[in-house]
Amino acid sequence: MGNGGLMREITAKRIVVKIGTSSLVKADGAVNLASIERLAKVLCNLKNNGKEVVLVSSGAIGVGMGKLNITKRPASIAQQQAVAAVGQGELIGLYERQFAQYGISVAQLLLTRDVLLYPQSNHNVHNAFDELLKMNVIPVVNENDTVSVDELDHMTKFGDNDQLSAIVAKIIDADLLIMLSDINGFYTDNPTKNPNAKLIRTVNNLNPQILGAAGGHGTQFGTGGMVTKLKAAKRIMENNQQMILANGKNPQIIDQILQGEDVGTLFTSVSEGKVMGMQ
Ligand SMILES: Nc1ncnc2c1ncn2[C@@H]1O[C@H](COP(=O)(O)OP(=O)(O)O)[C@@H](O)[C@H]1O
Ligand SMILES: N[C@@H](CCC(=O)OP(=O)(O)O)C(=O)O
Repeated sequence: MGNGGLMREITAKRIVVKIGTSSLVKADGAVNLASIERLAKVLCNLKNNGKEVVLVSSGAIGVGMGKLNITKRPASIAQQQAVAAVGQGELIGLYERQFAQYGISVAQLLLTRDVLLYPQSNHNVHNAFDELLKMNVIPVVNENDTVSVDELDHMTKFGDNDQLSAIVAKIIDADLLIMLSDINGFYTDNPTKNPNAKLIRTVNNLNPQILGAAGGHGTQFGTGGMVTKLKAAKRIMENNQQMILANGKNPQIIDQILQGEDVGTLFTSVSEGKVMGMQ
């Protein structure tokens, strides 16, 4: 149980789960297979219990670095593109094998920003998600890192998967975005640097004090950090959806979240009615 037995009222049928590189790749650069195995078990269980699940998974660059024995994140964009191409194939292979154990098929969706900015192709992406969910498949989404590069007149890059997961949540009209990271939630300051930082249970308003508490990322494999998680939360709250940021070390936390346990940080623009008990 989370914070002294407090419960949240979470009613979610259509769920986006975002998992960051820090939960998929260990500090020594090896793939965290145990984490992927546990994630597959939890998500397949949700699926078999009638939930609709979309997984937004980072890790193409991190997994690619491990496979190619590269210890330092490549600085050049071309190298990052190449490493991502290697890692993405490896990553989707891992998901495919793990989810197959529970009889669930996965689908790979690699998106670029320009595709979603253009109304017709945005509509087509929406249709693809709809059909996949009808087919009981779990779509696994990432940015198409091999081709999406910041160009002056052609907006292909989302930049980070935190915001991509919020964009996907909007496209499929999800009830909840569960963002799994390597930290228990959103703190008053970066807890890896400030031991006095306190976990914030609920954020209803992204005021300057909250925005000022967000620091950069913790590992060399990911790109987002807390700043991009708050940008994702902003998109979610503007769309009257909910997001919970929680620790993905043990993916069973997803079950706890859906049972209403007060774990992680809930971002919601609804200040009353949805959360039971004191905050
Ligand atoms: N206010 C904050 N609360 C929690 N974590 C923070 C905060 N500010 C900065 N961080 C850092 O953000 C990291 C999570 O972001 P990141 O490393 O990008 O994870 P992921 O790979 O899951 O996207 C934490 O490990 C922590 O070092
Ligand atoms: N698309 C990139 C991940 C970008 C990203 O936002 O990473 P993270 O901060 O770990 O969620 C990849 O797959 O390596």
